[in-house]
Amino acid sequence: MEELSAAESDRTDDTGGAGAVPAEDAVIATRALTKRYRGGQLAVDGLDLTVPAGSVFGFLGPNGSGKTTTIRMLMGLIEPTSGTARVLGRPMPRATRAVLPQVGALIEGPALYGFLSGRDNLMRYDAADPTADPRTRRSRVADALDRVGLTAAAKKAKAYSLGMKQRLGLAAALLQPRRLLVLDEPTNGLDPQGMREIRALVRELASDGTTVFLSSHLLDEIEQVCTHAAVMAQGRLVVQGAVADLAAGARGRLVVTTPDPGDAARVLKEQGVADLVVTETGVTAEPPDRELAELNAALVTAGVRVRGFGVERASLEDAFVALTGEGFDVAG
Ligand SMILES: Nc1ncnc2c1ncn2[C@@H]1O[C@H](COP(=O)(O)OP(=O)(O)OP(=O)(O)O)[C@@H](O)[C@H]1O
Repeated sequence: MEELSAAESDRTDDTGGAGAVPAEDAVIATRALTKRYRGGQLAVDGLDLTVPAGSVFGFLGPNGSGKTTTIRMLMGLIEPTSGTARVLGRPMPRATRAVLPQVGALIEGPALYGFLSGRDNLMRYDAADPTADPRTRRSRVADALDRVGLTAAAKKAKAYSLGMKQRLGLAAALLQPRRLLVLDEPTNGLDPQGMREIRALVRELASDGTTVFLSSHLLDEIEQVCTHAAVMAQGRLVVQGAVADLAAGARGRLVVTTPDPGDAARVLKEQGVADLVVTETGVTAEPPDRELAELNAALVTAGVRVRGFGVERASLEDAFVALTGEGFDVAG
């Protein structure tokens, strides 16, 4: 059958640098995965992705960078042009029927019957799943609705907002215990409160041991909820690894808060500090390699009123800029 061969199970990820995990511990592992659409568009180009078990893995990239195409290949919905994809240790799309019952997926918005209520949509969805126990259906549906906070479950689905549809889709993914959840832009269409709720839910699911793979074009969302991340640009992998390691690879910024930003910038320049940016509230700069207390003293001695002084931790965005030399442009 499609079990890992000895050669394959020995293989380790050597592409990710930080956070590399052996292939046998990976819930998702792709090698040189490539998709060229019929029109000639190279949507995914030689992707080596390794998603460790138990991680909340953020799949990040601007619109059009190939995230949805990758997810569709992982779920066996489309065939790769070349390369391989393994999900829960099994090759896709060959093992789709064995793998999918263990995976909860929310991809491109759920397909809904508009004339049915949210609850009845879930009842029907569950009834179409041959592995679902009909005796527990009603209570599992109620639990799933409760978990995603969908209070208007009796309303017809055609009256749902996009955010409510997203929640219903998530509830469908949660009808059964899953080893892996694959969520394509799960906070799409949600207001800030809804986004917070989904993030809390993702954390809760992860703490139960479920691996969560979620795509997003929002850097700060990934930073807030994910343990690991991969960054895509134009169909290619830019970097992957533990979020803490990715951000640590980039240097933070020296931030001086002061009502005298012009004077502060002048003094910092005299002190040899580089990459000065004057803002409304002060000055930011590349953190110098020397003692920070000396720098602070130089500012104070020069009469600059220092209200705040310190180095801010690098964000994932800083790491992305450092890696690609460009800003993270959502419009792609
Ligand atoms: N069915 C298709 N036929 C031809 N080209 C496609 C098809 N689907 C996607 N593409 C193209 O492949 C590239 C990657 O698209 P994809 O949807 O995978 O990116 P994405 O990162 O998921 O972006 P988005 O967040 O906008 O969905 C894009 O240039 C897109 O236009």
